Amino acid sequence: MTYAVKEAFLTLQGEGVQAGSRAVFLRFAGCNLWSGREQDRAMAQCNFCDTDFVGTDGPGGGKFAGAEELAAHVEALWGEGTEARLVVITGGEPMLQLDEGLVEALRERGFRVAVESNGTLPATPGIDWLCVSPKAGTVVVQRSGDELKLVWPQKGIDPAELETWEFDHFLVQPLDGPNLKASIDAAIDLAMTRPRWHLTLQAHKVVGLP
Ligand SMILES: C[S@@+](CC[C@H](N)C(=O)[O-])C[C@H]1O[C@@H](n2cnc3c(N)ncnc32)[C@H](O)[C@@H]1O
Ligand SMILES: Nc1nc2[nH]cc(C(=O)O)c2c(=O)[nH]1
Ligand code: SF4
Ligand SMILES: [Mg+2]
Repeated sequence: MTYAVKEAFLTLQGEGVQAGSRAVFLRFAGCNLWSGREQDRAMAQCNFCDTDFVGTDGPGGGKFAGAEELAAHVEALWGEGTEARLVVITGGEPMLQLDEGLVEALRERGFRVAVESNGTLPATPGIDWLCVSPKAGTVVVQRSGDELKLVWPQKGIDPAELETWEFDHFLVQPLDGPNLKASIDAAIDLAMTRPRWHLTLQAHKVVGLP
């Protein structure tokens, strides 16, 4: 298995229940809901993406020949110390590339493996922390996990229906873009109206971390 990695870097997790945690981010190239090209955005199944996941040219990116090579790269980015090792695997859509061999290679190096997925592909076994973020108009097959992170507002998604899915945490994250202020108000309104939903903000953007 070779892996196409857009970028990999050490930062703090900015989103969700684990926000504030030191983590190596491993961003896989490619997504099944958008090509990543601006000219395709309006027609894409997911059209609000805030991320460049095209190619392998980012910091810490590249093509990796196997799970051991990539896990060693993640370990080097973590640096000294074996305590509280955390890797967040994202993208793009990580389930296009993440296999059990890579999950195991990271766990053998002492990492807790967290994953951010759009839920349209089944989750790879062995993940320690699964975040699913549903996109309107797509079929979400992965309806269980640790946190469900709803980017809001999204026409065509009913939070009450999502509440029937099997997640430990229900999070609402304001849709970033030209109407961020209105998104924040809508997210606050959801959390105030339906108390199972907790507001999460993209803290890395506030403090200027990648
Ligand atoms: C770039 S995605 C990559 C992982 C996966 N493809 C997914 O969509 O969950 C990482 C996280 O950012 C969220 N996200 C993407 N664009 C966003 C935006 N404009 N505002 C708020 N969150 C956004 C996604 O919903 C997801 O939770
Ligand atoms: N700091 C930081 N936290 C994040 N949490 C989820 C992210 C993502 O792009 O998947 C992300 C990201 O890009 N940066
Ligand atoms: S599914 Fe995730 S990576 Fe793909 S376009 Fe949407 S937010 Fe971006
Ligand atoms: Mg991001």
